[in-house]
Amino acid sequence: MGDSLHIRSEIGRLKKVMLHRPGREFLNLSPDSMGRLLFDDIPYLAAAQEEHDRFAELLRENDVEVLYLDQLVAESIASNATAREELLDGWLAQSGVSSPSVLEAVKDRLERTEDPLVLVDKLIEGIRADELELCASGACRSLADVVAAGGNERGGLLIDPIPNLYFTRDPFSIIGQGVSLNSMWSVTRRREPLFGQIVFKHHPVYAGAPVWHEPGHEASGCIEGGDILVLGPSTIGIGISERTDASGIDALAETLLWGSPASGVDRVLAFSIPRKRSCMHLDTVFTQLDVDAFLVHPGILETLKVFELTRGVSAGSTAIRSLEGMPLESVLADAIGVDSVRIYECGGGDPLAAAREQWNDGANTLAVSPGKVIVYQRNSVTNDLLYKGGFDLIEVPSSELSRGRGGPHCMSMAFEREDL
Ligand SMILES: NC(=O)NCCC[C@H](N)C(=O)O
Repeated sequence: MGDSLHIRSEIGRLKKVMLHRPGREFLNLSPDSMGRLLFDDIPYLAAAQEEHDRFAELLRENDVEVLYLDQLVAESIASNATAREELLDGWLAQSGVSSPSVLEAVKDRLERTEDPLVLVDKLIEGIRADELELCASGACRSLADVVAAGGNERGGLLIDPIPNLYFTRDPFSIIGQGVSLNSMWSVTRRREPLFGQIVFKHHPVYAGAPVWHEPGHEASGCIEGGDILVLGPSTIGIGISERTDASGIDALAETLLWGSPASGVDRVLAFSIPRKRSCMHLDTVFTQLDVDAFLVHPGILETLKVFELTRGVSAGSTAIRSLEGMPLESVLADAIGVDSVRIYECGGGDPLAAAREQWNDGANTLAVSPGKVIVYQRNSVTNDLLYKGGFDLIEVPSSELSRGRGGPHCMSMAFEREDL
């Protein structure tokens, strides 16, 4: 237990990855709810599943073992009543329903679902107001109960779905042999780390890994996994972004630099990127392709600022140095210990293509080994540039998956990579 995680780079041969196949949660998206659920459109479920299955198949064809989040959670609660109770209570506490009698009635219904996988998928799917007929069964004792049970305030939903869970990169991050259970920026995504908490606390194989960060500290800062890049065994990069703030980075850096057991991390590089939806996370604008090559959205370069965090002189303190004025190439070459790096720009120098393709995650690639990367098929300008650069590309169809605003890197949580 606890020795099954191993991530010391972004590009070492990928051995094991965790995904979530989009499910019925997409059917609970509507024009009324999609804004608060961080979608710009409603994907067509059958096509999204087909594309996602192709993504998983391509990973397997490249000798990557594919795990599914709902199955890991189901395995964690299957023979563990405490884990099942923790999952249900945690989910209900963040359900957005304030009426205790409605919550009690929902819990009662869910407790009757015996099959662990069916239960987990139901929690992800959300609950429509017309599904349970709570008032007819006597659960409504006040006007507040009637309104809550009717879903009037949520466009017909009693409890929101969790449609962003297919972006497994964000709610938890494997760094070294441990995991950061992240403090999410948005109300809707704050429900996701719970699934990781259950797995890393109770799963027969994955419980017991060191935990670098626990959720629930949003008051002292947010941190999302899309902002975390493992640049090397002792260096990680974290975006200061729309989703991750400086306090969140301070909190994680303190444990990584000073915590016990040791994480192996000596240096955290914080990259300040524009705080807007199109840029969202560091991995939306910046991913590693090879030992000495990165793909970057040119829209971040003008305002990019980099800070270096290392151990300070006194125990528990952090030394902070601004790397302002140092070219990005030099920052990265130094971070990964090579003489120089190649930087490829999303959109291949065409500003319109860069904006369009970055919006559809053209810069969000997933390396299965150095120089061999999974990309969205639709970003042809960027992909052509990478082909010309000699990279081996694995193209995933992406008409529907891209509507959630995340690409191959966002849709995968690497559990195990070979060291370089
Ligand atoms: N790492 C990533 O960039 N993940 C994509 C997250 C997309 C999701 N709709 C969100 O807004 O959080």
